Amino acid sequence: MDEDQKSILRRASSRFPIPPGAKFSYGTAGFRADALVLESTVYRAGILAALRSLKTRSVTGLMITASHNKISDNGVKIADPSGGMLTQAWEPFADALANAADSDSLLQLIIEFAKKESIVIDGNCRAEVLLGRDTRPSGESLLEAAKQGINSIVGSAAVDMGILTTPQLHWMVRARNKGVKASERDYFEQLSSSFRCLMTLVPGECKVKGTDNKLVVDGANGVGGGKLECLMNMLDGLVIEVRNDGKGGGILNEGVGADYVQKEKVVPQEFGSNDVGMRCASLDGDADRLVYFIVPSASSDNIVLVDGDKILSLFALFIKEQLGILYKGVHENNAYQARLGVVQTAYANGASTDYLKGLGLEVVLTPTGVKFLHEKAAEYDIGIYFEANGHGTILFSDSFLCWLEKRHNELPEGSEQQKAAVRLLAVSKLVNQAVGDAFSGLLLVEAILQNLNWSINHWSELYRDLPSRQLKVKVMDRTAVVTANAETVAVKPPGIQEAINAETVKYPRGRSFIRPSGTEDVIRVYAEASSQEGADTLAQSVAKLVEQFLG
Ligand SMILES: CC(=O)N[C@H]1[C@@H](OP(=O)(O)O)O[C@H](CO)[C@@H](O)[C@@H]1O
Ligand SMILES: [Mg+2]
Repeated sequence: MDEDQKSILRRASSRFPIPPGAKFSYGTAGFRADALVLESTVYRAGILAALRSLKTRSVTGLMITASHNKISDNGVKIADPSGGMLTQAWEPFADALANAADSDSLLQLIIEFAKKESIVIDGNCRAEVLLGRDTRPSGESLLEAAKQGINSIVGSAAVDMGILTTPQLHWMVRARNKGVKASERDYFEQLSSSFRCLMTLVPGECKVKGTDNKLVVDGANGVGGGKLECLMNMLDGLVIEVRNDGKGGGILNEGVGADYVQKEKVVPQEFGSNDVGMRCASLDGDADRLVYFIVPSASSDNIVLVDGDKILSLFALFIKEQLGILYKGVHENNAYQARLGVVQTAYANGASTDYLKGLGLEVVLTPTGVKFLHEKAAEYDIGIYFEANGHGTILFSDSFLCWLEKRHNELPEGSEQQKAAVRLLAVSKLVNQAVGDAFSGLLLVEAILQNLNWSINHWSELYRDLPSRQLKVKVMDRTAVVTANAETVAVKPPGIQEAINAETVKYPRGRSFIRPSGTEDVIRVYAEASSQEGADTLAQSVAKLVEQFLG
């Protein structure tokens, strides 16, 4: 690194001092904190994104958002060249950068890391970082800090893509590196045209009448609502009414949004008795999560939740059915044996796992956090992953898609088999291959319901959720809990798992586990049982055990 570069870094970084006493960690979903303390972190994340771009000789991304967290918070995460999350191998460096005490130690860290990773910072090799932010008021100044971080690495270009959903930014990074068109318009085009393709294949007897094609969407007063309004103008066969689009004075994520709806299981603001029986959906603050719900009666605030597990089940069922049609009559030796896999976490409702296994599907669990689910799903030809909270997607392997294209061209025009191939190809284009995307998920749900001629009630009754309860326990040191087997077993502190087991066996269909949160300073407790009362008491008993063991 030459002296000019060093002095640029020293000068720029001294304008973004780290707040006294602050400690940042690149957690389950990047850095998150009160927006007021984040400038130095975002500046440094800009440096990180530029270095990652130099290292990979590809475009990377930087997104400023705190998703479902409150409006005064913000956050920053890096998109790798694949469009996925930053490689886990760089997370320790991200932590070290964010916590470097001053300009000199920051510079030292960068020099050492660049040496270790053989990154040449000489201005000859160009880095490019796409920037996006959600609608939070703090986003504008934080974006400026990110730009300065990127510009502190000589030869780097920061490209401001404007206000975006998180999945849009990830999609753009992936598209840029694949050398295909990558604007917001291209994103909307790809989603709407693949949706249209799926809708043209809806069997004649399933074509919807009247208002059955209407969906009401809660936009969480975030970026998703307005973007969905742009997208819906490009769709046929589906009428979307967006509420909580952020233009009506409501506050981001307050009493609205996918996280609120999934955790509290009550109607979001602006929804009520007029919506009884309607198909409703909620996005989260940056539109990478999606849940559906029904308002069952005018007299209560309760909802029937159709969560990420049910979205996953609908997708798995549809894809399995299409594969069945595609392979009909084909001798096993002549067909590409597509490996279909389903990935969940321990938070998946036990009834969903039973249902999926009952369909004959391979189901695996990973630890919480989409980076783990995504990685596992990528091992399959078709890997479907979802967290119960509504974040997930479907990944297709290149080799399977290549075979599918070829097979599609060989099949008789207009045959059922060819239609199945067209549907699967359309799904692979509709569904965001970079990260979970509420818009992809929503359009795929809608297309599948219409293809199967199912109401939301029918879908919701695929299986009955086991009653469950989640609690949070504040402890002195949450790192004292260490888990194994995809977080289903606590191996530390010693004896706690045996005590949890002794409680759990008291309840029919009882299941419970604990884990330290990766985004909050708490231990999370999950319990399910055959009755709500059972799930509640089990969760409370386990929470007490956590207090006893960890105080
Ligand atoms: C139980 C739960 O919903 N956990 C969430 C939450 O992680 P925690 O590590 O549990 O705080 O935030 C993550 C990031 O959004 C999300 O991936 C995850 O599913
Ligand atoms: Mg989100």
